[in-house]
Amino acid sequence: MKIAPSILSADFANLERDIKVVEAGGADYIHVDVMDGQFVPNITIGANVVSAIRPTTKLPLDVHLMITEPERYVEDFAKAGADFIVVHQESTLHLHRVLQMIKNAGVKAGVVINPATPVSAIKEVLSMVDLVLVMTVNPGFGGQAFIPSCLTKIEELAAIRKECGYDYEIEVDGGVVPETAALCAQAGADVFVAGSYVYNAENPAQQIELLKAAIES
Ligand SMILES: O=C(CO)[C@@H](O)[C@H](O)COP(=O)(O)O
Ligand SMILES: [Co+2]
Repeated sequence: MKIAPSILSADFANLERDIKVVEAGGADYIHVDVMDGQFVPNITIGANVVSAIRPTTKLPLDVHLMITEPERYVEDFAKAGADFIVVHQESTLHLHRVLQMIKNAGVKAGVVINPATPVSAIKEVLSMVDLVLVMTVNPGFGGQAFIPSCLTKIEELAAIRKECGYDYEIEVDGGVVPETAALCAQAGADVFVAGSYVYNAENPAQQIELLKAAIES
């Protein structure tokens, strides 16, 4: 089980401090939410910021691209030091090509589906990805409520992985708190993104501990 704090809820004026705090607190990945104001109704950060935070941590950077036609920026994020580049099925007409571009750049490739997108929409690429991200809220903002109907998609992905011998990680993102993390773990999730639960608290390290305890239980 891995915890990936989302720096979307960190203090953007103190990103280095907020990354180091979760690294010391037992985080496994740093989740970076990239939004373009087109694919989602919010704008966050670009490859320059990924480049700037790269030297601040040894943890893998899990870069979640919420941008239209991500193929235009794969190279930039790879050069910036992303360890995972995760693209939305809904954001491109050429999903297979984008995933291939990510792999050719030497970066782990992930695919993500929105709450309204079924697992069948990514069936053809499951054999080539290192990570599948199941959005458990609609993308665009932190602090939204978990959508329980997404749980069956986690179960489905875990069953396909077992049946076909694939080795992707199953990640969940949105509304992750101890109660919902436990449900996702039960369904078969391996990586838990948490933004507001970790950062909108006095002690982010303690929040990570609480999430881990809930998942293990
Ligand atoms: O990708 C996204 C939002 O689109 C996320 O990674 C959020 O940052 C999760 O925030 P919380 O729901 O955990 O507050
Ligand atoms: Co995200």
